[in-house]
Amino acid sequence: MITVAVTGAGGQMGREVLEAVADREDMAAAFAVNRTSVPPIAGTTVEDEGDLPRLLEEHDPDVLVDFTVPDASTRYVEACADAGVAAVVGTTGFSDAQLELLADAAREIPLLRAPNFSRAMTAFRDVIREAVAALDDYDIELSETHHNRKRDAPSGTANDILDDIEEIRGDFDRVHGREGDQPREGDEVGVHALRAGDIRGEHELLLAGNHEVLTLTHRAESRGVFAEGALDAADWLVGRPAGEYDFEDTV
Ligand SMILES: NC(=O)C1=CN([C@@H]2O[C@H](COP(=O)(O)OP(=O)(O)OC[C@H]3O[C@@H](n4cnc5c(N)ncnc54)[C@H](OP(=O)(O)O)[C@@H]3O)[C@@H](O)[C@H]2O)C=CC1
Ligand SMILES: O=C(O)C1=N[C@H](C(=O)O)C[C@H](O)C1
Repeated sequence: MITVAVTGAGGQMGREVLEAVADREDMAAAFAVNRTSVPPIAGTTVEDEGDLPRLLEEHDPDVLVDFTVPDASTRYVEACADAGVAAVVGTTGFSDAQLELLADAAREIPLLRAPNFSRAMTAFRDVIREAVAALDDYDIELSETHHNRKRDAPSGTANDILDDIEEIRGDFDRVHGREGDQPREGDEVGVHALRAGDIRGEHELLLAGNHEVLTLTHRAESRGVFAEGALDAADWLVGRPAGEYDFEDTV
């Protein structure tokens, strides 16, 4: 039985993770914490996030799963490093300085961080890499659409897709939206972030050239997709040596 600690338990993803843990026979919730007080979720009492170091020591969970905000995630992962507990992080929007702190922590514990735990996302990124390599002179635009409460833009997934494209095409300008007299330049990728309603997460890459258009789209239809992927990643991570891993390592 894998015991799972959940941070950000009162958030949209934290709730999904606790519900997904309750649905799995191979996992049990060790404890859950949140910044503000919330009632029990999926039968687990939610404790104060300030108690995390003590709770890690007392319960010694196999793994902690975190979907919160970069500041909090960094603190939580540092607490995991102190306690020797593996961590799976789905939070997006980290600064370079925060990523360095996470890398430091990963010298002590196995740490798996990914901006998108949907199972089809790995295949989607493979298809994108193939299309971008094959259509090397086509214009590219990337758009992502999320719910109206999302804080970071562009999404973590969009940033990873842009990095994938850069590995194939070399350096280009990332043009975030367009306004006024701003025709497209050759070496650029337009990046567009849409926020509306409760859209779970859509990413679309458009390639155009030679009088034709190719669009590739991934659409997550439920947050459960991300929660289940994060728990599959947690299952894979437990028992691994210290180091930084990503979701693609698990497939
Ligand atoms: N990797 C993936 O597959 C996915 C990643 N994400 C990412 O996960 C993250 C969370 O998303 P989501 O659940 O939708 O967000 P929510 O806003 O619903 O939840 C955020 C959580 O973080 C907590 N929080 C906010 N600020 C602080 C703080 N300063 N200190 C401590 N805790 C804090 C909130 O606590 P409180 O309740 O007290 O406000 C809440 O528990 C985002 O970065 C998002 O991009 C989302 C979906 C999938
Ligand atoms: O905030 C969200 O909701 C999501 N964020 C992730 C990201 O920033 O890439 C992944 C997913 O699309 C949902």
